[in-house]
Amino acid sequence: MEREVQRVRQAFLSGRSRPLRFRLQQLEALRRMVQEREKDILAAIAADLCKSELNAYSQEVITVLGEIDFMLENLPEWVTAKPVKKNLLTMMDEAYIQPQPLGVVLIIGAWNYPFVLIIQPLIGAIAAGNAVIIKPSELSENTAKIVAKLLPQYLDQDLYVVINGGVEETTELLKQRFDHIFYTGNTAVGKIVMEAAAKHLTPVTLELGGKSPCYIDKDCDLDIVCRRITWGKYMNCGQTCIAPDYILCEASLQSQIVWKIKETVKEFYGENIKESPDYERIINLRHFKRILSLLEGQKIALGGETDEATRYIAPTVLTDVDPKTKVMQEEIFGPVLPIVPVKNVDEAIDFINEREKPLALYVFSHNHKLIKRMIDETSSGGVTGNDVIMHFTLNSFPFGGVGSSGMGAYHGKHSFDTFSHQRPCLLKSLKREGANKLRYPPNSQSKVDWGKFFLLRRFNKEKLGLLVLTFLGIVAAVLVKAGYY
Ligand SMILES: NC(=O)C1=CN([C@@H]2O[C@H](COP(=O)(O)OP(=O)(O)OC[C@H]3O[C@@H](n4cnc5c(N)ncnc54)[C@H](O)[C@@H]3O)[C@@H](O)[C@H]2O)C=CC1
Ligand SMILES: CCCCCCCCCCCCC/C=C/C(=O)O
Repeated sequence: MEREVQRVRQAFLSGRSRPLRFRLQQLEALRRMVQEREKDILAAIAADLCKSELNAYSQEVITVLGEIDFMLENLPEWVTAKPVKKNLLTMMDEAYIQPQPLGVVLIIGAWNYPFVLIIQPLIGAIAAGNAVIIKPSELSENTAKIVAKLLPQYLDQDLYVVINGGVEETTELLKQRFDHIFYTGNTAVGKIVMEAAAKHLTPVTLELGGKSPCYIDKDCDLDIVCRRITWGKYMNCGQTCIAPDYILCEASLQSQIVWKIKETVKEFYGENIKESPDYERIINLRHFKRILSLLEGQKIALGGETDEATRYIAPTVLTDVDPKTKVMQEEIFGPVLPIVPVKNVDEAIDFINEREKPLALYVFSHNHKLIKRMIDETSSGGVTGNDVIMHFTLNSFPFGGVGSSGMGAYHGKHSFDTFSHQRPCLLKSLKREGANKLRYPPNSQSKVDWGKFFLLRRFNKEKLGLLVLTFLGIVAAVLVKAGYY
């Protein structure tokens, strides 16, 4: 492991990942890989999650292709140094921020969207000029294998390396020194990752999970609301980090919601859900049993049918759920949707704020003010009003959690920034020493007064202010040089 990381570091130190042309060329090669090997990639995702290839394409491949195109379009602008505002003491100098690659980045992916969750951060890391080690989830082994096979055929083999393995290999990998670790997965392992990173003072991005609430106001169109929630909740069999985890609403709405979700389930998946190409399965037996245990003692208003042999769990809705029960204590990550009755929006806000900060929050209402109030008075990684999941698709948004749902963010420019160091560069001349005397010992009250004037004084009209300051700077420099201070 150590040698492998060393090899990648040597490749980074060669400097070849840095030029813009190289980054663009690698991103284009990655796009070619996705396009040319689409069938293999889709087959692997489909095998891992019993997912139709059409769904694998729309949920994972579209996002990846969109992200690559967005990077190719914008990268030339992002990599350029940005001049910054100067003060009088640096007026004649060159001051700019130069984004620079961090070095060797480790990306650890989760199994639930096994392709996009490693390739999307990889795109950002390449765009920012880094070398990368990718550790796909061992639970989605088909995708892990295909990624390990394909990447070296298209990308620089020493700069971008896939290491496959389970807990043992990841533990070993985490002992190595990286310049950034980007982890997607559960919160418990997130803590392990952060602890390992701390040993080397390595910064981390943690894309974690949590219970994402969904508040339904009585002033809304329940048909549309339930259709959108049904889509986001049962997509990928509920194994989506930003899936609505539970519903908060007034008790009187429950029966209508159940009825409308039932109708929508029929519309989406047909009479025989097991036969539907659009309905996935639980990733493994451990998760299957974990989800079943969440149903114990609950009022099942819809679904509840299961089949261990195929790890099938029907789209399920629970009503009158007691917040103290197990289903409300952990992230469900399966097709089970509890409804917790609340009296009104105030109680819903308190309910959300009494718990860990979620990765996503969803609010449904015709009342725009109510949605705004929810946004103002709660905290979550992201929010969508009157829909679910869709904020993930907007690459102008930073995607990430807050508090226990994660730290840091990515997608689009936010990925580029996550994997870059914003380096402040100040380039002075060895001439004009007279002006510098103001800050050299011996100090004096008049030097401090001039310093205060130049550094603290604000002028409203920017250009005019700058001209005045420049003039005063020259006067000060002349005076200092002539020995008046
Ligand atoms: N915020 C986000 O973007 C996303 C968050 N998630 C969250 O991820 C969770 C589901 O994923 P998991 O079941 O955690 O996926 P997982 O079991 O695939 O684990 C994630 C990664 O952690 C590694 N890992 C597991 N145990 C480890 C250990 N003891 N030491 C070091 N590394 C270890 C695995 O090898 C894997 O690469 C959910 O909580 C979900 O909400 C999932 C997708 C997206
Ligand atoms: C045919 C129309 C396609 C519409 C695209 C809908 C976008 C689906 C986004 C799926 C989310 C995938 C990654 C999420 C990861 C996670 O949250 O766990």
